[in-house]
Amino acid sequence: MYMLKVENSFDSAHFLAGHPGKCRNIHGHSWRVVVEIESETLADEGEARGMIVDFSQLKADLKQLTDDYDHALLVEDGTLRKSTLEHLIQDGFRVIEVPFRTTAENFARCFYEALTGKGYQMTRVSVFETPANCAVYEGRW
Ligand SMILES: Nc1nc2c(c(=O)[nH]1)N=C([C@H](O)[C@H](O)COP(=O)(O)OP(=O)(O)OP(=O)(O)O)CN2
Ligand SMILES: [Zn+2]
Repeated sequence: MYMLKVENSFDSAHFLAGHPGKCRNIHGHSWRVVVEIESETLADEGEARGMIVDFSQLKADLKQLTDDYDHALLVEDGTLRKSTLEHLIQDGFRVIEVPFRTTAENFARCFYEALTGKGYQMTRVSVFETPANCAVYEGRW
């Protein structure tokens, strides 16, 4: 089995509604996203000969996804009042609502599924909230 591993990061703010500790407050992370893909075979002709896929292609596809979340306030649907959201947006803040609690686990799955949708055969996605905190999603179930 061949495998490739690339990474990118995004810097954003979030909060965990219902968290009993400090994480219920708005705070920021440099989320580091490490993506691993796999293949039994390599391209046998063309520009990608001898590769699963060109690193630059995989990095560009990952960057497109991480850029979507970069320098934003990431909000789980339903955890801020509509009027609060509207005021933030009216005041020029970039707010992105997502249909999941904004944990590292859920972001790992989100990136895994988005890259699967782009045609990659995924092994795993690891999302680091801090250098010491990492969640991993593998789609083996
Ligand atoms: N399983 C998970 N637990 C927590 C997540 C998560 O995504 N998955 N996220 C958080 C918060 O986002 C929090 O910002 C990070 O947690 P924490 O380790 O408490 O933060 P610090 O790195 O600042 O840790 P200190 O030891 O307090 O410095 C919480 N849990
Ligand atoms: Zn956090």
